Amino acid sequence: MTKQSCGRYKQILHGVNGRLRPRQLVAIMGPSGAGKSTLLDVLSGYRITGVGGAVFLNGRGRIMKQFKKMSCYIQQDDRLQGLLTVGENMSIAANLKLPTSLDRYEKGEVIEDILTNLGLYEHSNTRASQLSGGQKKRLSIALELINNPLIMFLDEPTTGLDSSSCSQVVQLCRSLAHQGRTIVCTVHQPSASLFALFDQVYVLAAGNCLYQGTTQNLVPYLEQAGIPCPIYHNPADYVIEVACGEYGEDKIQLLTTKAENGRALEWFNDPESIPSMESLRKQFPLSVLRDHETGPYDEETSQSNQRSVLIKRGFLKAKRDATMTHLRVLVNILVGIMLGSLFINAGNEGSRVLENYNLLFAILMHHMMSPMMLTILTFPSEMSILSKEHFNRWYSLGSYYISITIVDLPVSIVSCFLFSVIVYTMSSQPLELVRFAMFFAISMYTVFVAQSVGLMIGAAFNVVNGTFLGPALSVPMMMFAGFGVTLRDLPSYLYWGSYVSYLRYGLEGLINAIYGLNRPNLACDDELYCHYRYPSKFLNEIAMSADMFWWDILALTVSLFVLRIGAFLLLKWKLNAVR
Ligand SMILES: Nc1ncnc2c1ncn2[C@@H]1O[C@H](COP(=O)(O)OP(=O)(O)OP(=O)(O)O)[C@@H](O)[C@H]1O
Repeated sequence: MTKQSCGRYKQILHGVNGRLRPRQLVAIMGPSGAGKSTLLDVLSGYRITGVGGAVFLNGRGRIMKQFKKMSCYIQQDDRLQGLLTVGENMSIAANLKLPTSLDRYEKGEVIEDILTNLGLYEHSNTRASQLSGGQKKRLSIALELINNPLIMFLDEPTTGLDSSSCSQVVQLCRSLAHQGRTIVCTVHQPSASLFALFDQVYVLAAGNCLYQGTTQNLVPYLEQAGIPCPIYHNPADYVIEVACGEYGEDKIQLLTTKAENGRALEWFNDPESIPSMESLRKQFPLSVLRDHETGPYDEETSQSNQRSVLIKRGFLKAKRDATMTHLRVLVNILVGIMLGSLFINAGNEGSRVLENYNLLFAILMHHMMSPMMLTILTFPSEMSILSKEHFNRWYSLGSYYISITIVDLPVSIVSCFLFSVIVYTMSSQPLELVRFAMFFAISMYTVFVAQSVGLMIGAAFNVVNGTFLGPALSVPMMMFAGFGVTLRDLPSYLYWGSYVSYLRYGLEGLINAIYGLNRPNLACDDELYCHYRYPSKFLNEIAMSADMFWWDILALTVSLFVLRIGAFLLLKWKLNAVR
């Protein structure tokens, strides 16, 4: 297994071997940086780039599609929907992972059973964000247990938990394993009592296997190797000390050779009974594989079921989301009132046309910045849940993408509509339905396009880089909008920028809505001469024509489609690139 680091390749695992037995709870142990997580990533199929070697399942080379159907991977950080209760999280998972032929009572029975077994039933109505660390971990396990996987991989399930929660989680894994599963966990430095709960241990040091066998056999193994574990010393602590090189580098070499880098099976209980690859193939003939043949989808349920469940989940989250929904609507109302007060009655005054022009640009800035930044700031945390759920085959990326697009529509439309009504009326823009409709359509398009830009940035970058890149990339968009420098005055070698900038189409569209459609001359109450009382004069001055509205709509539609498709492809790439 190699990983690219600064353009070079680094070997992390050095040809390790091993056997994972059924009905066993297996601990992968080793010092920090030994390669535990990497090994787990490889075994679970999460890591696909730079991986050499082979993983065998019942004596045959692993077929990833079938393997994923019978396994799951629970990462170290609990990637849960914090706004949903335990019961809701479970019910969404059941609707995505159990056959649609089961009715809700049958699914409810499965959920009840798992929650009771995992001691979470009493917390069914608690939101996932309010659970303790141990309860969150148990919920992560409960969610994956719904489709009863035969093999479970858990990355450091005990990290960050107190000793009683640690022992609860490991006890739980042990009983799940003894019910007929293979459960593989990475653990740092378990206490002696926790260590004893594991059936099998796999010790790694700098990418080599130092020991593989039962927990009880570790002490005799070390003794036989001439590095006896002192009495009253926790064997788990001792073997990590050895693996760290505290007793000399030669001891690591010695143990690697003794364990044959994981090939030696003599430290298992009853090693003679471990079937060879050949007898496993006989025990599990190819016809058994046929029974595990996957259905028409990569996931458990159809795309339409995935979409409807995800849309339901999205609306439930949106209803409770203080930032994405409540704050967003509130900010739109407040900013609308602020801009309306600042530019009060600027829309029908011939002497205030330039002021009104500034207002239209400020409206455009608002529609660009707030949805884009909100998406950049919130999407990366959504991305980690997406990556877990997508890897564990809850749903396809397509279903997810369609659902987030649909779920966002009502909030975006309501916020934009409230903002538009407030600003439009307070600033006394012409009270004509057609003009308002044009104004609202352009505003809505700008919001959607800005959101898609945010989605692209949020999908590709973390919050820090995204927060920098979002506004930084918006500056050229503003420059090319034709506001500070008119389109006529743009240097010819930079003119292409005005075609790329969606803000140019937004600004032109808003100007067309307010000053197009042969708008009659404006009133000029106070002044004897007001230059811009004739809309055509103003349009000529800012180098915009009054008949571009539909072209602007077309350009914004194209931008929206291109960016949405781009964001989807970027997400798809990102989901694989992190692996
Ligand atoms: N993307 C990467 N590029 C280069 N090196 C990497 C990369 N990911 C991991 N490594 C290196 O691989 C080695 C093993 O990493 P891994 O995360 O598997 O260790 P670990 O045993 O799980 O450690 P810990 O217990 O601290 O999580 C480390 O030396 C780490 O620096």
